[in-house]
Amino acid sequence: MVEINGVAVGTEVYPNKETIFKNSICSSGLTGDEININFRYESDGDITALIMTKKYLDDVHSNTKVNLTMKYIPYSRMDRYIDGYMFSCKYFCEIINDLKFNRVFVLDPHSSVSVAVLQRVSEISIQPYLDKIIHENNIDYVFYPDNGACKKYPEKIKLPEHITYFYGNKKRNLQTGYIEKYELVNAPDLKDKNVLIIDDLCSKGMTFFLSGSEIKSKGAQNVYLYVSHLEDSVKEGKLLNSNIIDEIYTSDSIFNDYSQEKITILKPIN
Ligand SMILES: O=P(O)(O)OC[C@H]1O[C@@H](O)[C@H](O)[C@@H]1O
Repeated sequence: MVEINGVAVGTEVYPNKETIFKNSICSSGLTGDEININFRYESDGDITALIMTKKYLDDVHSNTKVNLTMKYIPYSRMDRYIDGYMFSCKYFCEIINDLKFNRVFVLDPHSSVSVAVLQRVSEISIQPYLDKIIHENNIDYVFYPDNGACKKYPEKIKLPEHITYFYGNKKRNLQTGYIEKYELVNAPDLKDKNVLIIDDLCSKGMTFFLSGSEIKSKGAQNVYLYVSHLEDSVKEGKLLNSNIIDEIYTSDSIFNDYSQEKITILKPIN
C-alpha cells in the first residue's frame, strides 16, 4: 500500500492486473513544501506503486521535497551474500536510493545492512513503545530471543534501571527454516515474574513459541512479546493458539488485522 499525504494510490486494476495509477489525489491539491509518502509492504506490487508514484511526483511536483516512511523494509532479511541467492536487501535499498527521496524513515530494521545501504535514512525509535509496554505490564525482565536481538537492542534501547535482560540461543536449519535447538542462556529466577520478549520480526512465531515455552516452564507468570514487524503468517503458526504468550504487541508496519485477540497494534509513534 502506497499513500500520498494519507491518500492511497493505485487501488484499482485493469483486467490484466496492471494497476490503474490515477492522479486524483494529486489534482485534489498537493500543496506545501513537502510531500509524505507512506509505504506499507503487502506484496511486491507495492514496490511498483512506489516507483510509479515517485516518478509521477518528480514529473509534476519537481520542486517539492518528497519524504518516504517505510517502517518495514522489504527484503531486509536477505542481507548478505549467500551462494546461489541474490543479495535482495542491497538491491532493494539501491532502488530506493535511485528514487532520490528527501528523507527515508524506517522502524527497527532487521540488521545494519539496510540502513548502511540506504541514503538519507533515519530510524524511528521504538523506545516509546517499549516504555509503555514495560510500564503497563509491570515487566521484571526483558528477554532477547537470539544472538541478533541480543547484539542489537542493548545498543539501541534503554531499559529502566531495575530491569535486566537475559537471552536465548537458537539453531535454525537454513535449508528448511526449522529451529532445531533452542535454549535459554543466562536465565534468572523467573518464578512469578513478568517477562517481555523483544525482537524485530515475527514470521510464523516458532522462535517465540519455543522461547516463551522455556520461560513459562521456569515459572514466569506472564510472557509478553513485542515485535516491530508482525507478518500475517503468524496466524499459520502455533503461537496464537497456545497460551505461551499472553499478549503480542506490534507496530502498524505490516500487520493490520485488528480483530485478533491477544494482538495489540500500537498507535504510530509520530
Ligand atoms: O520464528 P519466526 O517467527 O518464524 O521468525 C522470526 C525470527 O527470525 C528472525 O529473522 C527474526 O529476527 C526473528 O528472530
